[in-house]
Amino acid sequence: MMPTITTFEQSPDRGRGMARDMPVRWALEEVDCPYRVRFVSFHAMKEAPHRALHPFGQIPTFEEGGLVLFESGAIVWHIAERHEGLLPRDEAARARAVAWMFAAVSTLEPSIVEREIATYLERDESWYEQRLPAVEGRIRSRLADLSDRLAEADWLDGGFSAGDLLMIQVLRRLGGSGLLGAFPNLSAYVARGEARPAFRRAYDAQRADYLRNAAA
Ligand SMILES: N[C@@H](CCC(=O)N[C@@H](CSCc1ccc([N+](=O)[O-])cc1)C(=O)NCC(=O)O)C(=O)O
Repeated sequence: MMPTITTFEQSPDRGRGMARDMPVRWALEEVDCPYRVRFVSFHAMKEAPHRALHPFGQIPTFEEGGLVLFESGAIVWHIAERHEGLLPRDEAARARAVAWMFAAVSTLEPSIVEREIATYLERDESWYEQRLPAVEGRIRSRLADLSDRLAEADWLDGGFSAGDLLMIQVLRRLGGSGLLGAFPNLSAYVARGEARPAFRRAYDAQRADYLRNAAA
């Protein structure tokens, strides 16, 4: 059964693979699972039919048979549990890889999203200039700890896993911020992930969708 994911009809990331359908597409490509895409407009995302799939009126969602999932991290985990290639078979290594999945979305991502909200929505606030350094300081602290742990390894814990996939997608959101440049091993880590054939297929697919919908 081929799964169906939902994503933006017109992604605000303009095809740069920053929205959270990207990690789901990447995971599906890593396990060679073909999938369908259903596009939803900003308006339709908030209407009852989509909210029946996603209680917060967002993307992505994942439908397969009678199963409906939301939360990109949970969707990636579901894919990784049912296909080889994203989680180690060894029980302890598998548990550590899942810990890195949670670290990506709940230890690294929040301060990065906080900076996005500040720079996209709070730039005109009187306190913006004063607050941004504190926000970026929290990101730098997490990046320093991650850089120390990764050191010169290719991936966070042995082979490439869903933990790396989610972590690299989170770090990609810092593109253009200048924050990652202070940690050359993290920049190389992101580039290593982006060089993976599965990443390229996922990236090219989401970009082709964006360009086709923008031209329609
Ligand atoms: N925790 C949830 C968060 C889902 C979420 O934030 N979805 C966003 C899109 S991905 C977040 C995102 C959006 C845009 C960019 N960008 O670069 O333009 C990057 C990331 C959404 O539907 N937003 C519409 C809404 O909330 O009304 C998950 O991981 O699935």
